[in-house]
Amino acid sequence: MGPQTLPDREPQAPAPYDAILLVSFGGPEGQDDVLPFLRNVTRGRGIPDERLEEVAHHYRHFGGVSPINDQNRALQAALAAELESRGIDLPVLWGNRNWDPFLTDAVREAHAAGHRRLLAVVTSAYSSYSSCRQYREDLAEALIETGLEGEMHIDKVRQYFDHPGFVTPFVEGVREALLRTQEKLPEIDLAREAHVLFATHSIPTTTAVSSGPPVANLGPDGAYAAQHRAVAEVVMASAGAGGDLGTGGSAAHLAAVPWSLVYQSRSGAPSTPWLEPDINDAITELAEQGTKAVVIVPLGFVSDHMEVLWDLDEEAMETATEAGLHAERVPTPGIHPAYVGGLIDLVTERLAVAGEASGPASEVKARPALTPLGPWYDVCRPGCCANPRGPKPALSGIAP
Ligand SMILES: CC1=C(CCC(=O)O)c2cc3nc(cc4[nH]c(cc5[nH]c(cc1n2)c(C)c5CCC(=O)O)c(CCC(=O)O)c4C)C(CCC(=O)O)=C3C
Ligand SMILES: [Fe+2]
Repeated sequence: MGPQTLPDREPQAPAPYDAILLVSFGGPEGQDDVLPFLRNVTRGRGIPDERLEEVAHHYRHFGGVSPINDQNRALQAALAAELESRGIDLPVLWGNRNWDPFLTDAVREAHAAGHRRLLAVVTSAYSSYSSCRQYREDLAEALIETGLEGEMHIDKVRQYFDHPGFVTPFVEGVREALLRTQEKLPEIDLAREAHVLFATHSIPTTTAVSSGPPVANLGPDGAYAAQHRAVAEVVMASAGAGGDLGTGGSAAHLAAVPWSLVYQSRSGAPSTPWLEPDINDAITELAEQGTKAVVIVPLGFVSDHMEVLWDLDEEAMETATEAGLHAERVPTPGIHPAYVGGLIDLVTERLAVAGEASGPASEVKARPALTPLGPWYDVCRPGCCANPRGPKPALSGIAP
């Protein structure tokens, strides 16, 4: 157990890229899109439309529109603005796995515009099949489908769960939510009666075990759970290390608030084990044990998409209210300047800019990481985050 058991992870030497490709999940933009979108998400698994309609009602509730596309448009614009402010002349293109604009179209358009070397930035911070390898497969498939395999090269920035740009918004959010809780409930002792719930997407336990490199040995639920636990520890320690926060006192006591890693948005057959505990069960149990307030941290997500708006803001909030708990939900990174700047730092780690003042093009830049697990691999190790349905071509990794 521990980072010393991870295999070698040499950083990639900086290389020239001619465009950034923002890669995301995609979501429907109207009621008519909802079922076709869900068929794309579940393609190859023969899930009947009646089953899909059950998930569809979350989208239907919001007019059939997922917030994720507007969030990606905002992120695309923010990334472009950040590049421009640093004097880096690179366009930011955008393509999705499951909905328009599709990756295949983005890759075709990039080629038509003369781009040949793309650097992908994925809206997923952790290691698991859905959040890492599946995107690498999507990128490979886009090149195969467009017939551009030999002509276009695509790399991807490393998983950034412990990059300061991703972690900082959560640190601020947890600190503010705990202070707000204390303000609203002055009679409670945060260290005994409050609890921070770090929530992430549940995944099948077999997929969790195979997350990260096969030999990493990071605990029973693989790299996926280990990365979340490591980030949660950093967030709690940093939230309490803020000193004077304009409240007239130190925040050190915040680090003493108990926390747990919990899961949400489970799907699939009930007979297949997925990571637990579910956030709703955890809330009910905490209430029974005398907890008075919870702070819900969407640690697994980069923006306030459907998983956050429905599963946390509707369902988990209702569970908390029914259990008599005060609950605060922390914001996702979204377009927080630290997050946007951090993503561009991840780009410049990999980017050799012609005539750059800071040194030779081959110079490897600082690769910040806040947990002992990182910095994660620029190029995924063989067998990393294996596809549970068997191997497929994937970019940005060492085969298989
Ligand atoms: C780890 C993880 C992330 C976090 C990392 C990341 O952000 O990538 C994530 C994000 C997302 N998941 C999303 C939506 C869905 N995920 C589904 C299904 C699944 N997710 C899984 C895992 C994850 N998912 C898994 C193991 C499944 C079942 C099997 C499968 O299908 O692979 C289904 C199918 C229906 C259902 O089974 O519930 C839907 C509709 C949206 C879009 C939200 C919006 O529209 O705003 C986003 C950002
Ligand atoms: Fe999902």
